[in-house]
Amino acid sequence: VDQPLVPKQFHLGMFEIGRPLGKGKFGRVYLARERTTGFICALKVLYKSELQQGTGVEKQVRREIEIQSNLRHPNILKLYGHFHDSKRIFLILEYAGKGELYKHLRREQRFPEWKAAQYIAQMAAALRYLHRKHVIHRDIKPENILVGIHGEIKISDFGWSVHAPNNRRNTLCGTLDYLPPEMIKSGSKDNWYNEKVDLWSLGVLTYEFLVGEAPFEDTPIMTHKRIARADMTIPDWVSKEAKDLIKKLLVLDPEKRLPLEEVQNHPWIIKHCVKGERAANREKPLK
Ligand SMILES: Cc1nn(C)cc1-c1nc2c(-c3cnn(Cc4cccc(C(=O)N5CCN(C)CC5)c4)c3)c(Cl)cnc2[nH]1
Repeated sequence: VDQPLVPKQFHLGMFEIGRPLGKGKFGRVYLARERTTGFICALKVLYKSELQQGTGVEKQVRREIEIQSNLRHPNILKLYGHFHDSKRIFLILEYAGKGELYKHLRREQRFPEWKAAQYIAQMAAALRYLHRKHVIHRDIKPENILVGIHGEIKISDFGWSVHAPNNRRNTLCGTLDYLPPEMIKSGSKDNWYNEKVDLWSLGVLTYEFLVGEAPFEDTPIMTHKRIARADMTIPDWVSKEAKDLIKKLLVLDPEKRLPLEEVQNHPWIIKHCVKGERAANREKPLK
């Protein structure tokens, strides 16, 4: 059974709290073990005082709980349950054995093509699952991806998903790098409710995995301009297949972006799927 934490009512006394795993804008995460079952999880602690500063974060947390607890996919971080006390909200999250992807990316500078392709294939599978359930993530970036013990990636942080951020201020306080043109242009916001926004971010992610920096990285003003024109250059040393995929995702017109099914069948992805990886390592001959 992959839902070992079954009881509906959780409370802090059920957990032994371990080392801090990390902290974000709105909370800290600790390694935790459920006392009776020994089940290891990550406990995210949010202080109600910090959330109640009217920045709409409380709604985001409610949305994160409502959405993520109904999702079950190997490339999406599970939210097993939540509870609160007088001062704090606790999210019981799946423990990702290899931590935050962006730290791996910074340490390795950039990923080899086979690893980037495997990650993008997993992202495409997770996004297809989300879009089939009418969930749009809207905040795909390395900081929101964790790595499981077997090296598989897990999308986390659903604070921005489904309904577009209802006030641009929140959106713009994060990095602009991943925002699609339709979300940085003023004017009609109905495109914000279109799942194609995640396709653009998938293109930005592919570029950053391979190059080590985002395609439109610049001063905020210039980033804004460059996104609006899809103005980026892909270094020559990036393979032509990878270039082709990036160019088919970073398309201004949301309707013209490569659909996820075609991302999964793209030659660059096929070439580096599990069979390809062995070939790439030239060790074990294909059976
Ligand atoms: C570290 C580590 N090393 N090893 C070997 C394993 C880990 C590990 N960490 C986690 C974590 C974890 C920890 N911190 N973080 C970062 C963090 C912590 C708290 C809040 C945030 C946050 O506010 N976010 C919102 C903004 N977006 C960009 C970002 C999200 C963000 C996640 C989780 Cl949730 C699950 N499993 C883990 N495993």
